[in-house]
Amino acid sequence: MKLQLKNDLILRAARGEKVERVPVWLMRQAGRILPEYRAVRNSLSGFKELVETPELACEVTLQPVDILGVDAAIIFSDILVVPEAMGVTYQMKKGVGPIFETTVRTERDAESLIIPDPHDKLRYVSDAISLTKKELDGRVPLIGFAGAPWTIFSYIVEGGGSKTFSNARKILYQNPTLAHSVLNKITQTTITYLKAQIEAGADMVQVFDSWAGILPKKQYEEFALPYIKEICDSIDTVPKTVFSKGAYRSISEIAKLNCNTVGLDWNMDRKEGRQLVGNERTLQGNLDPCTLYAPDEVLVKETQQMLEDFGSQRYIANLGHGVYPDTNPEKVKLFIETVKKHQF
Ligand SMILES: Cc1c2[nH]c(c1CCC(=O)O)Cc1[nH]c(c(CCC(=O)O)c1C)Cc1[nH]c(c(CCC(=O)O)c1C)Cc1[nH]c(c(C)c1CCC(=O)O)C2
Repeated sequence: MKLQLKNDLILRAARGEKVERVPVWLMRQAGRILPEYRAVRNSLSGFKELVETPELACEVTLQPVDILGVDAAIIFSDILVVPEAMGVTYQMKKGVGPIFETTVRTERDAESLIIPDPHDKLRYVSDAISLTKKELDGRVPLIGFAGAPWTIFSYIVEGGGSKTFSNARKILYQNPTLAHSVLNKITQTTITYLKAQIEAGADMVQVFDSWAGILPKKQYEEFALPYIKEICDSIDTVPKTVFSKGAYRSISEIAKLNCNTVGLDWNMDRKEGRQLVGNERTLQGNLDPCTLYAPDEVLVKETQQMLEDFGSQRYIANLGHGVYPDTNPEKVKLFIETVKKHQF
């Protein structure tokens, strides 16, 4: 039974329907900034226990809705659950980030990657989504997500985070066939995974291509964009957002994808972004996350400027990337309140 949403602003904005005010949420709003999150997190053995226990994932997903008043929840999980389900396991090290036990750099590594059934290997995510939908009781929509194939590829080739991802980028030059075969496997997994999230109740989905910006335009359009296109073309039941951080040169190509919303980071000029994307897509973004360190007056002024630049329709207010972990939640509340109160 489909429950009626009490607040569906973000879904309407994504579809280009009229909204009475601009919806607002923050990338990485679940976890990272709230003391209530840290309390749950510190009581556990680690990040993975939180991700893999639906009751706990549900609890921290709801926190920003209850405490911050955002117009959408995003399921608490991580983009790295996908490579893990494919057979490349990771550990989340405090203060370091993800570390993979193996890397994917040879044909043999690529062949050993499995395309899992998400109903089996990623069942804990679907369960967390169903439970969260129940607990949300229609208050706001729930966003499902996955990493874009290029970003996942970067992590599993590199074996963790990196400043340059030069091992991942090296393969694009030395063995493009291998790169395509790995990207293809990640794509097939991501499609069934996002479909399982939607089946479980996700009201919209976002694809995070966090490392899009390290590729030259030509490579972005060969190794990243076609796989995002395949994902977008395979999903037609809920609104889709594509956030390719730093892909400035390819924004008009991204806008041609079968998606509803295009995410912009803070370096993208807003007017130019709108011009390149056109009026058939919704824009999401793009306040510099560091604006949340500014004095209140500056934060309010910058937020208001952003709203005026983007306008009241076909727009979802957000930061230009995830909220930084040391951000004061009071500043986040002020940001949200400023969006909600704004009169155009
Ligand atoms: C690149 C990427 C990752 N994960 C993600 C991305 C894409 C978005 C982006 O670019 O920021 C996406 C992500 N990760 C997490 C979410 C949860 C939902 C949300 O609040 O948006 C989402 C959407 C939880 C998390 N994922 C992680 C944490 C912190 C872990 C902890 O509590 O110890 C959280 C709350 C860990 C993580 N996960 C990842 C890294 C590099 C790290 C370590 C550094 C960091 O904290 O961001 C990979």
